[in-house]
Amino acid sequence: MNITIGTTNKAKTEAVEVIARKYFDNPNFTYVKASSQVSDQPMTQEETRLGAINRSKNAIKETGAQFSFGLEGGVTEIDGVMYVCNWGALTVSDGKTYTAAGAQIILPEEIAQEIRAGKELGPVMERYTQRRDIRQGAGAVGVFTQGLVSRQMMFEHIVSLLIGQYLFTIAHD
Ligand SMILES: O=P(O)(O)OP(=O)(O)OP(=O)(O)OC[C@H]1O[C@@H](n2cnc3c(O)ncnc32)[C@H](O)[C@@H]1O
Ligand SMILES: [Mg+2]
Repeated sequence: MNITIGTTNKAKTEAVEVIARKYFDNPNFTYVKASSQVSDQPMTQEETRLGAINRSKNAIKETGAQFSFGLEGGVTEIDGVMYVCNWGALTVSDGKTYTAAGAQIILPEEIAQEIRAGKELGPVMERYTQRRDIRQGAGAVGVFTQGLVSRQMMFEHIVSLLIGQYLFTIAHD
């Protein structure tokens, strides 16, 4: 079973591996830095979702795997409050693409202001926490939930939603 993941970010690759191992026999994982074809800092749900879809489609084109996962993070605003938002896509070699979204939490206003000014959350988080590579580990979600929910855990939930929808479809075909 060949499974490709459209990134090398650890929080995402570990999430796919942990969940896919539960439901697929002998999975063999490959990673490609697939293009999301959206901005580095997606600013809406629509853009973030599209980034996930593009990553999974571009990665499957490159590798010819049976299953391809694209995971994308972004931000969204509701009533002037900025939330991190996360989307995932699973493209299957038959051409079907499944999508699902994950948890959303509020970003502190001082961080939201920097994002609105055009900065990317990754470097902003590194400055805020004085730690490097947060995005591959706890992520903003881990930092602002006091470690209760890591970025990997959040992506694991999305991957479960994607694989679950695929399993539902093949069970009812
Ligand atoms: O290598 P890739 O796969 O691109 O991994 P990435 O960490 O850059 O991740 P994304 O491009 O998917 O998304 C960046 C977005 O992820 C969200 N995010 C959440 N926690 C983050 C963190 O600690 N650092 C950076 N981005 C984070 C945030 O909404 C950013 O806009
Ligand atoms: Mg990125």
